[in-house]
Amino acid sequence: MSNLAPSVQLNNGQRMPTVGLGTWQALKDQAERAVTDAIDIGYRLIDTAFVYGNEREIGRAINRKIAAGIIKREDIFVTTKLDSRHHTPKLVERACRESLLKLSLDYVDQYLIHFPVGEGFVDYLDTWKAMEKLVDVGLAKGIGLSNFNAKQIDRILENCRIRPVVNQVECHPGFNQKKLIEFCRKRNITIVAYSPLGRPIPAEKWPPFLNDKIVQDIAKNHSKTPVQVCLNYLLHLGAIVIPKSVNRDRIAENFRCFDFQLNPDELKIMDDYDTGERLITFPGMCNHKFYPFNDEY
Ligand SMILES: NC(=O)C1=CN([C@@H]2O[C@H](COP(=O)(O)OP(=O)(O)OC[C@H]3O[C@@H](n4cnc5c(N)ncnc54)[C@H](OP(=O)(O)O)[C@@H]3O)[C@@H](O)[C@H]2O)C=CC1
Ligand SMILES: O=C1CO[C@H](CO)[C@@H](O)[C@@H]1O
Repeated sequence: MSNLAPSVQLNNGQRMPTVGLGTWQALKDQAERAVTDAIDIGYRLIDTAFVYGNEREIGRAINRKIAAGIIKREDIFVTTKLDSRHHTPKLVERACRESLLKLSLDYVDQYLIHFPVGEGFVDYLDTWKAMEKLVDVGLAKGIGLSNFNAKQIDRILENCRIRPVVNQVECHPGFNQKKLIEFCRKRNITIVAYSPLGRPIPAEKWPPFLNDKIVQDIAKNHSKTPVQVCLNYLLHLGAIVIPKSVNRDRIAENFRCFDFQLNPDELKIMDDYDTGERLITFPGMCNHKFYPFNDEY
């Protein structure tokens, strides 16, 4: 069996691994170690963002692996994101170049608008037009969205020259996003599931879909762990998963989530954990006209 996770084809022809490493709150030295470990374990997708403050260390880890001949640049898929302070069209390329400089990369595989709300009431359609130019000049292989709702996605699609490849959103068994996944599937946009473990912080306060005996039993049936069951469920829904960890054992555990299949009864049990309630609401943005989370999806 290959040591790598399966990949999916995006609407621009790029292939994107279905399991990646999240890095929010991975502190600088932790992030470098975690990315190094992750590449050794078989991860070929790394998710970061301008605002995570760890692009430099992540770039260092990736470039060391390239220099050592362990991977080639084209073997690894790097996503980073435009932060809300840089939505003004003339700032978009500058922000992307700054991320690339920190990452020490010539291009990113995917550049996302992190959140539809930008400082200064910029319309995300104008931001999108500047994002398209990044593809034209080769700074990003693909461009996409994060935290956009269905209406906002359609508004982009009705006005774009280059289609978004993904929408990266909160997605875990407690908030499974089935409606948004289906909406995006019909438009050939892939969902990337962030906080796929429901952010089990602190570890003793695990959500029921990781903690309940019934999930532990499902895990035992497959000689897997509840975390692997949770991630496998999201893969089954058609999402790409980007669990974050800075612990080598957990990084390895999270990766081995793709090599088994839940049966229909087990899938039904996981479906029933959906509460329809978000964990992550970006409350500071909620009065803005482009705030995405007033709609159901
Ligand atoms: N686009 C956006 O707006 C957002 C994007 N993201 C992206 O998605 C990624 C993942 O989401 P995130 O919010 O970090 O939440 P996750 O659901 O990935 O949970 C991360 C937490 O779970 C712990 N953890 C990881 N693996 C295990 C395991 N096997 N067993 C027990 N605990 C575990 C981690 O601790 P430890 O490190 O100690 O293992 C960390 O505290 C982010 O890191 C970021 O890259 C996240 C939120 C918003
Ligand atoms: O991507 C991110 C991780 O989640 C945070 C919210 O809890 C966001 O602020 C940040 O943009």
